[in-house]
Amino acid sequence: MQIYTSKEIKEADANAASFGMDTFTLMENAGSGLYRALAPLLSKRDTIAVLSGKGNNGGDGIVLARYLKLNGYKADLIFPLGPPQTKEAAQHFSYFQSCGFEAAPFDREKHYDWIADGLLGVGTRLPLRDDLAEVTDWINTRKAKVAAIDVPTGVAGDTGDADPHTIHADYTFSLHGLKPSSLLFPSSTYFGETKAVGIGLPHTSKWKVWSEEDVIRSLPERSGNVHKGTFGTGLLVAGSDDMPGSAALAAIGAMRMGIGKLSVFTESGARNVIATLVPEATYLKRDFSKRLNDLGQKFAGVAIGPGIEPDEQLESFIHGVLKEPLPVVLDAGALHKRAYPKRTAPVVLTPHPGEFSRMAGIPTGQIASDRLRLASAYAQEHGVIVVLKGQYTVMAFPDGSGYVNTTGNSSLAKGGSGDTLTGMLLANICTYANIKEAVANAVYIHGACADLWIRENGSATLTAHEFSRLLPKVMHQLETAAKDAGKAPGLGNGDRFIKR
Ligand SMILES: NC(=O)C1=CN([C@@H]2O[C@H](COP(=O)(O)OP(=O)(O)OC[C@H]3O[C@@H](n4cnc5c(N)ncnc54)[C@H](O)[C@@H]3O)[C@@H](O)[C@H]2O)[C@H](O)CC1
Ligand SMILES: [K+]
Repeated sequence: MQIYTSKEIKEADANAASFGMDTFTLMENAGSGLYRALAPLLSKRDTIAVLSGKGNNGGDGIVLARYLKLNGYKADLIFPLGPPQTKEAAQHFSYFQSCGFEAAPFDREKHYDWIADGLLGVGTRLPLRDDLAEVTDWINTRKAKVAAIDVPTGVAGDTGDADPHTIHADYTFSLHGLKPSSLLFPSSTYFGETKAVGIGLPHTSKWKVWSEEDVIRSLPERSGNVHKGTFGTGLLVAGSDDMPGSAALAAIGAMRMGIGKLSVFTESGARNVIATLVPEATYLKRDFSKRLNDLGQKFAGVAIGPGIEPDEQLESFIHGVLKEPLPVVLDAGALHKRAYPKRTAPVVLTPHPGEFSRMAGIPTGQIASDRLRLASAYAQEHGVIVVLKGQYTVMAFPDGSGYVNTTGNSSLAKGGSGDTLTGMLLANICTYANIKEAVANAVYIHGACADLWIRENGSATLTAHEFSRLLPKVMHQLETAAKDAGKAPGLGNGDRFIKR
């Protein structure tokens, strides 16, 4: 599913209008699309209130109400704030009346099985005015199922801000594509299951949700005449005498994800721990004062950071590595405020919000509600790939494009899960030809492992070394689905609904 800011939606509308596809027509498409998306959830016995505001979001509601009534549903079109004020919404209301229908009064005592929220869309300016907040409060105290049009009233389109009176939707049908607020916090908690509804415009967005179908389509071919050299040798710079486990977890992630060979550059005290858990890896005794030469010839990729305390030696080692022509993943102790040299091989940074705050000099409190824009700005400014971790991990690329991941759950909020992801990323940058797919698949599959875990286990109980047995299962399902192309394995979130 594509993601659009309000500015991009306006541009798409203006472009369509310049070819005669005007707002009236788009509103018609929106309403008929909404009807087709909503009807399968309804029964003919259900009573439905379509609450329309004065703007074009309300206009979409008017068209939806017409389709519901034309198809024999018991729908009331209600204007709790007064009649439509935009030209197109008013025209659609006239047409609604010309079909022999009338608006119904706003009766607070009447019971409805469903409420469609067409009060405000992406034209929202927060906070909600009192008369509107009174209506959203009324909706939130009903037993009815709530389907929001475009966004639940009370959130804006582009940021995670939400008014305290925001509608708690069960479903949201977003027009043309998802809005950033459906993937930001706290706004996303109001959307319910979310789906994009097409309105006849071509897709032009640089941002999308990375889906199961995308993973299946982009899994690298592993059959035929292959050997361990085919899948690259990775260098993992991780772990220390005090934190040997981080290197072990990253090494497990890399090996299970499919790297050909792995060398771990670590302190000698960590080496014994790792060797018992990952006997397949080889070891290099760590000495940051020595420059590792010809990294680009010896390795297909390098990951630096899990289980290492940042210091000057590490920093100058990283500077040396960044001069080498190979893809680099930087995590944990390797994440720092620094400038990145111009290079052709990609740099992948994997901060959680606290690390991103330090790297980018942005207060942590501002990150949750604006992570797509902030990660994208950093990626473009520094020429790096930013994997901003958390629920709905954001992957921002230097060309301004990006993906949002919807797999994963709270079981990942535990020490060690980031180390595993770094190892998985290392494997993928060594084995994929396309860096965006390498990053997105590692993030997706990491989350899918956690989703598999909570199907059978308590969400608090996941420990990162379990990835050792979760990854083979998830990979098996994906590979089977890839062979049987078109058949989704049902691991995480497909393209149909973002489930919450
Ligand atoms: N390409 C598309 O996706 C299309 C989407 N459509 C729908 O149009 C709305 C956006 O419509 P717009 O008229 O610009 O804005 P709204 O309807 O969201 O609201 C404007 C309306 O609300 C008032 N208002 C704003 N903030 C507040 C507030 N805090 N309290 C009270 N009132 C407020 C404002 O003054 C206006 O009167 C989009 O979401 C889609 O649903 C088009 O139908 C077709 C193209
Ligand atoms: K709405």
